[in-house]
Amino acid sequence: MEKGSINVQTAPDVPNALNIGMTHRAAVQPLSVEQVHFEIDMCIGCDRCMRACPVPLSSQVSIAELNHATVSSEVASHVVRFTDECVMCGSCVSVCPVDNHRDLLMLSLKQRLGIPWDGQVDLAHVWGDLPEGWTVELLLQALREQPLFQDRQLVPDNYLLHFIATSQLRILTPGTELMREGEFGREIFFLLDGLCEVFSQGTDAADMPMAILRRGEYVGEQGMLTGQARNITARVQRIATVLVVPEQVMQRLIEIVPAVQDLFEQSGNARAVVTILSRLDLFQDLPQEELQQLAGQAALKRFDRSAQLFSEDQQNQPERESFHLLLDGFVKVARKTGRPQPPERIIAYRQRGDYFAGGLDMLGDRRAVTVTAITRVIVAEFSRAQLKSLLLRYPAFKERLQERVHLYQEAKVAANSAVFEPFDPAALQTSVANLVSEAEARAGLHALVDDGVVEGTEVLVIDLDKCIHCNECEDACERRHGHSRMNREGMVVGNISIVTACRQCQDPVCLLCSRAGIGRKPSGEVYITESCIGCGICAERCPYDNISIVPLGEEADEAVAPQTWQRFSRFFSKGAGKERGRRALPMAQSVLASGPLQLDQADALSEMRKKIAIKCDLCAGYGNQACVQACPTGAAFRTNPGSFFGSTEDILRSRTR
Ligand SMILES: Nc1ncnc2c1ncn2[C@@H]1O[C@@H]2COP(=O)(O)O[C@H]2[C@H]1O
Repeated sequence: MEKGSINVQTAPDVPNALNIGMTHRAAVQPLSVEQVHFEIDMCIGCDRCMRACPVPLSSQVSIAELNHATVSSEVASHVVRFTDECVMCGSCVSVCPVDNHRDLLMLSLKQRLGIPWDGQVDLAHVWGDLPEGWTVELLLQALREQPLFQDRQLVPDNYLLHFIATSQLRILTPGTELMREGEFGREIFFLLDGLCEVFSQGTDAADMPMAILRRGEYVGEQGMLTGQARNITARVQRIATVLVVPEQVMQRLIEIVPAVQDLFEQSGNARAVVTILSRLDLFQDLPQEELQQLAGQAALKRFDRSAQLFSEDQQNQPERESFHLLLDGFVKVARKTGRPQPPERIIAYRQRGDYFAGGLDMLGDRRAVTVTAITRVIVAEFSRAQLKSLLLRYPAFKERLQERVHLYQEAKVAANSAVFEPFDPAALQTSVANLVSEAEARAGLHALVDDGVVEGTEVLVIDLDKCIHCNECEDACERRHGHSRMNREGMVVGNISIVTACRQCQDPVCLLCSRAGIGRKPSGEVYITESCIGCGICAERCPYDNISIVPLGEEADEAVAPQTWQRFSRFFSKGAGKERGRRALPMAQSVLASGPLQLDQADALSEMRKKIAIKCDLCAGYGNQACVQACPTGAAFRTNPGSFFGSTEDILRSRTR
């Protein structure tokens, strides 16, 4: 390894360096210079932090080198790289015998070294792969035609060179599909030359042309920003040169230059609204120009899980007559009971296409409600004037809106029935058996929603009437993958047990990995990639505890996972019996190679990897699912929660009958 060093003369003013790769620790505060020196003085050099560190390169850096770099102006180049690769997972903190905050010491080093993209760019492989007629200068020029990159002060050439070096340039022939509606993907495609047509499947399944894209435009930002399936199909119309940018590269640019995100959202939001509106029954038949105008004026708001969109406590807020349309996600509509138990009464669940007049439940009784995001949610807000103008000019639109309100008012009867009402102890005396089952049903059904089961695209369930508790499902999983990725005991609703295993969420928050260690196939399976280092950030993000971290090498059971990559592959494919691994490592290649956006480290990483995340990926790469295949009574099966339990509204309504 090259051991040259760079000289860090002064502490540069790099506020952004604090944010890079840090969305999981947004509130972190750096140490003061005195605290840094104090902690370095305290360090006894035992090396436990480096041994606990999941970053493969940590095995090449000694604690003495790291301490020296942290308090001096000399930083060896391999320490620079290690500092860049540190993901701030905090694994080093709990093992420190003197309670040092090694993660914060790393943060101070990151801050001093500045933004990694300021450094030299290795363009060797770019030159090697350049299509005929293209030079790096031409590439830069073509990228500058993108509105996102027009400001050289914000996005200097060097950042764009890093951007190019970590992306892929492709020449695509007419007819090639860049993306297909309904498939999952998080790359972004920058059109440098040629033409692309985008269309959506209309309500009658016919192609609905949406736009023709030309050089200077891009597609794919919505998949990246929302995690949802692609909302249109994009196909090359005239031979096209496209820069395919992996999500992590785009995220890094956004972290370094936050203004890029604003531009990205502004231009992306309007077309997202058009696309979503043109699919909603309510807006059918409205001309495209009308939708475009509406979208241009809409204010878009994003809410994280558990955030409140409206609350009954906000008197007349938001403005009662503004129209709030749920563009994406899933919310819970509730009203406070004023009692300690239960504190709220759930009125309904609402999803994409549903709407509110300000903070009122327009679809129920038009009174104020508390609305909480169950998944990440996007809301478009339109003014009363905008809506009124549509109602006046489009009688069919008005009629549909009225029909919808009517429909929901009917549903209100169900909403007031036992499933939603607070538990009534007086009634218990009249019919114990019935009420207990009502209470159970209520608890179970709300749990289905609150526990995010309805968010899954594939849920493993066990029919308890058929299950003989032989544990074959878990054993088969362990035989195939070396470690069981499921726990058959999970939430029980009626006679169904919802197994603790990844549900391949519609909006998987685990996917925000700066190393591309977790990915999603176009068909929706979320899988651990060969770039995973087992830092545990995805496991922390998973709201359902469905990702585990297993140590490899010395820490792991020698028989299971000895030290090298070759043994690591065995770890994943070891087995016995019919599920024995037949194929190579069941981790697909990510677009990026291993490491944080470095293209040349795959082999080195394989040798040095210390830990790995494991999760159910529906047995990607196998012809069947081990758990389902192994069940002797057919009790275990995979299902789409929407089709199995019905939509959330259906579930809740049907149980009231
Ligand atoms: N109305 C539209 N006009 C042009 N492009 C669109 C429109 N709607 C969506 N897109 C783009 O098509 C992409 C499909 O994949 P994404 O949903 O990731 O992101 C989407 C946008 O980039």
